[in-house]
Amino acid sequence: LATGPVKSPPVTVDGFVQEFLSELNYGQGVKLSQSTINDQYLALARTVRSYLMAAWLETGHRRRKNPTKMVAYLSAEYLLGRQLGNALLSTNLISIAEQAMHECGIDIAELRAQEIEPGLGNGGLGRLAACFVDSLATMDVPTIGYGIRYEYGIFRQSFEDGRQVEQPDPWLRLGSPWEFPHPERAVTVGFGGQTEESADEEGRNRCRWTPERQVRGVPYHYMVPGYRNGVVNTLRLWSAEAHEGFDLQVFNSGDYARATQAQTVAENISKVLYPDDSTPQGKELRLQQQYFFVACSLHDFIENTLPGDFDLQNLPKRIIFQLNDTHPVIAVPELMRLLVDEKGFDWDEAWAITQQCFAYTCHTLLPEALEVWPVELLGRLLPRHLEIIYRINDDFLAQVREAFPGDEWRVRRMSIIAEHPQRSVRMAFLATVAAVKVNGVAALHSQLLRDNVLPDFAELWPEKFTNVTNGITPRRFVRLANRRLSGLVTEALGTEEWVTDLDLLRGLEPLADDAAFREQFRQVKAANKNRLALVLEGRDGLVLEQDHLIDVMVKRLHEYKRQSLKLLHVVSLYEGVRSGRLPIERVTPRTVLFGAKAAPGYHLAKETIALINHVAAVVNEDPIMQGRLKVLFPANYNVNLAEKIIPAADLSEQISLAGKEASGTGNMKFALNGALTIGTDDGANVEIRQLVGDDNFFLFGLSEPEVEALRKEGYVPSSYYEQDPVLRATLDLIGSGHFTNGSRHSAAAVVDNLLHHDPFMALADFQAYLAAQDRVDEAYADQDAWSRMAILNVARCGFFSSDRSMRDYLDKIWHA
Ligand SMILES: CCc1ccc([C@H](C)CC(=O)N[C@@H]2O[C@H](CO)[C@@H](O)[C@H](O)[C@H]2O)cc1
Repeated sequence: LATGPVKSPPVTVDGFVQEFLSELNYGQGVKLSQSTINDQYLALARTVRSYLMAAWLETGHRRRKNPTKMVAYLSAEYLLGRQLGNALLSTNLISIAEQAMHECGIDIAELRAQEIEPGLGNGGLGRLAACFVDSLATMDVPTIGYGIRYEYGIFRQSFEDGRQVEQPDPWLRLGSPWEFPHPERAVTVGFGGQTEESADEEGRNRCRWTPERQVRGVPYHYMVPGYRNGVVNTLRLWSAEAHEGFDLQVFNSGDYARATQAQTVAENISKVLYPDDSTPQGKELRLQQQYFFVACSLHDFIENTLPGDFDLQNLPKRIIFQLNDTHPVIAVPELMRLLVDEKGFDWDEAWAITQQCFAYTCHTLLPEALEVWPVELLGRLLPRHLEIIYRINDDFLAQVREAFPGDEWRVRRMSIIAEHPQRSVRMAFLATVAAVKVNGVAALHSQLLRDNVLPDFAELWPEKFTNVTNGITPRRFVRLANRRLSGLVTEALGTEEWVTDLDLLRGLEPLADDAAFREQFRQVKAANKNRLALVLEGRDGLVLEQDHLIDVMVKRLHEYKRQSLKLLHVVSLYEGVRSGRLPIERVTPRTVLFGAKAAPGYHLAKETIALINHVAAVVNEDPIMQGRLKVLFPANYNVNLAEKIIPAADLSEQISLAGKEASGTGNMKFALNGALTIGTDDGANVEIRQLVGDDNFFLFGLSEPEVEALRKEGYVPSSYYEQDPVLRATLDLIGSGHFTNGSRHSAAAVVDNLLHHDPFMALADFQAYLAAQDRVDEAYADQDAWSRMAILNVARCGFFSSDRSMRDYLDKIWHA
C-alpha cells in the first residue's frame, strides 16, 4: 500500500460526496449543517485536488524515472485566474461535482464564485505565462514553472467619482487550497556584502562572495493540470521569509519592533506585485524580487531536481530556462556564479554551458519598457553578479571588435553597459548575448525587434532571432468560458477533439453558409449576453442592453493602446446627435464596454479612466440618445470578468498605433469566441486578418511604415483638429467641460495631450477609425451576414491556440 500508486477517489457522484464530506469534516472541522460557504468552497477545492493528486505524483514519478530535457519557465508574473473551474474541466468532473453538490443541497456556482483569483500578474505577459504552462501540461511536456508567490497580487480597482482607486489584494486571506508549501525545500539567498579574490588549493584564482544579509525562499507548489491526459505539471512559486526568524533577546529587551524587523524586511521581498506593465520604476525592491526568485529557482533545479551526481557539463541537455522578458535575466550571471564560484568550473567552460541554457522572449516595443539597472544599485545589491556581467560584456565586445574591426561606435552601441544617462546594465542586451534564441511574440513584432530594437545584434547573429506568435489556451477561454459555443462546436464537428487540436475548428467553415447553424450561433451569443447582463447587474449594478451591439475594449490602460480613440468615437456619435449632424436613427444601438486598470503612477492613464467614466455618466443619462448609445465601465477588470465579457462580445477593439502592441492576446480570445475585430495592422492583428480574410475584419489606420514616415516628416496633431470639423466638435465638447460638470480642468489633461502631443497619433487615425465604425454599423445591420463573418473568425483562428505556440517553441527554440 505504502509503495503502490496513489489511488484517486471513485469518479462517481457518491464517491465525490464522500470525499467532499470528509474534507469538510476532517479538513475544515465542521459538519455540513454548520459550514460556511468558504468552508464548503475549501472542502470542494480539496476534493477536486485529491482527484488530481494521483496524476500529479505519477507525473513526478514518471519524470524522475526517465529524465528527459525539461523546460523551466522563469516568469515574474502568472495571471492564473480561478483554479476550481479549470481543475473540474481538466478532470472531466464538472457534471459529477454539480450533482454531488446538489445532493448536499449546495449550488456549486455559489462555491465557484467564492474563489478569489490569484492575480499574480499585470496583463498580457502574466496571462500568457498561465496559458503556456496549461498547454505544456496538456501536451505532456516536462515543465517547471518558476515565479513569485506575492502575498498581495495586482491591486483591486474601484471608482470614486469616476477616478481609479487602488486597494491591496489580500488574495490569500481566506485560505489558498491550491498551494502546497514545502518549507523543507527552502533556499537561502544572499544580498549585498562584498567579494574577495583568493587562490584555491590548485592555486587558481577563486572569487568568494560574502553576502551582508540572507533571506529564506520557501517554495509553494501549485498543480498545473493537463486536459484529461493524466498529466499534472508543477508551478513553484517562492515566498520570502527571514533567515533568522525572530530575535528573542531584542524582544526580551522590549524592542519588539526591532525584534521582528528582519522578518518584515525579508517578507517585503515577496509582499506585493509591482503594478507597472510598461515603465519600470527602477526600485531596488523590484531587483531584489527578480534575483530572489531566480536564485531560488536555479538552486532548486541544480541541487533538488538534478540527481546528486549529475555532471553539469550536460546541463543544456537537461534544461532550457525560458526568460519571460528581461525580468528574470539576472539568472544568467547567477548560473555563472554557481558554476564558477561554487562548482569550480573555469570561466570558459561555465560560459559555454550557460550560453546553451537560456532563451529570451521580448514582449514589448516601447523603449521605456526595456529594463536598465544602474551599476551603482546592481553593484551594491549583487556585487559578484556585476563583476560577472562586466566579464561577459568584455568577452562579448571583443567578439564585436573582431567581427567589426575599428567600429568603436558600434561597440559602444552594443555594450551591455550603457554609459548614459548613467552607467547602467541594459538587461535586454544581456539577455540577447546569453540566449540561444531571441523571439518576439508576433510576426510584425519579431521583425521590428530585428529592424529597430536590436538591429546590431540581428546583424551580428541573424540566426539567433526568431518569432513565435502568441496563443491562448482554448480550455479556459473557449471550453470553460463559453460552454454554449463549445456545445455547438462539438455537436457540429461530432467530436470534442478540437479542445486539444484547435485546427479542427476549420471544420466549421462550411457551416458559415448554413442558415440554421448561423441561427444557433446567434442564440449562443444572445445567451452569453444575457449571462453577462446578470453578472454586471449583480457585480456593478450596471444594466447591459442585450439587443445592443456589444463593442468591447478590455486591456490595461495605456496611451499606445488608444482607449482615447475609442472615447473620441463615442463622443463624436453623441456630439453628432446633439448637433443634429447625425440623425439618431442612424446610430446603431450600441454598448461600449471598457475594462482597464492603470498603473497607479501613470497619471494620464488615470485621467483617461476618469474621463471615460464622466462621459459614460452623461451619455447614458442623456435622453437625446434614446438609450441607443451606452458606455459601461465595470471596475476591477481581471481574468474572471474577461471570461464573462469575451463570449458576449460582438466587436473586439484592437486599435493600438501600428508598431506598438507586441502581439495582443485578447484579440485572439475575442475572435475565437465569435466577435469581429476592428483594428489596425499591429501585433497579431495582422495574422488574425490574414487568416480570417479581409472581408471578416474591419481594418483601418496607418500601417507601421506609414507611422514611421509620418513621424519622420513631423506629426502635428493640431492640424487634424483644424482640418476635421467632426474631430474639432468632438474635442471641443470634451474640452468645454460638458462631461465634467463644466470643469474644463479635468478634461484638459487628455484633450491637451491629444491636441499638442498625441505621441500615438490618435488624431491621425480618427477619420479612418470612424469610417471603419460606419462599416461595422452597416455590417451589423445584416445579422445573418454578421453571424457568417463571426463563424468564419472562429473557424479560421485555430492557429492562435497556445498549444501551437508551444509546438513552435519546441521546434524552433527548446528542442525538448
Ligand atoms: C518592468 C515593467 C514592465 C512590466 C511588464 C512588462 C510586460 C512585458 C508588458 C506586457 O505585458 N507586454 C504584453 O505582453 C503580451 C504577451 O506577449 C503581448 O501580447 C502584448 O502585446 C504586450 O503588451 C513590461 C515592463
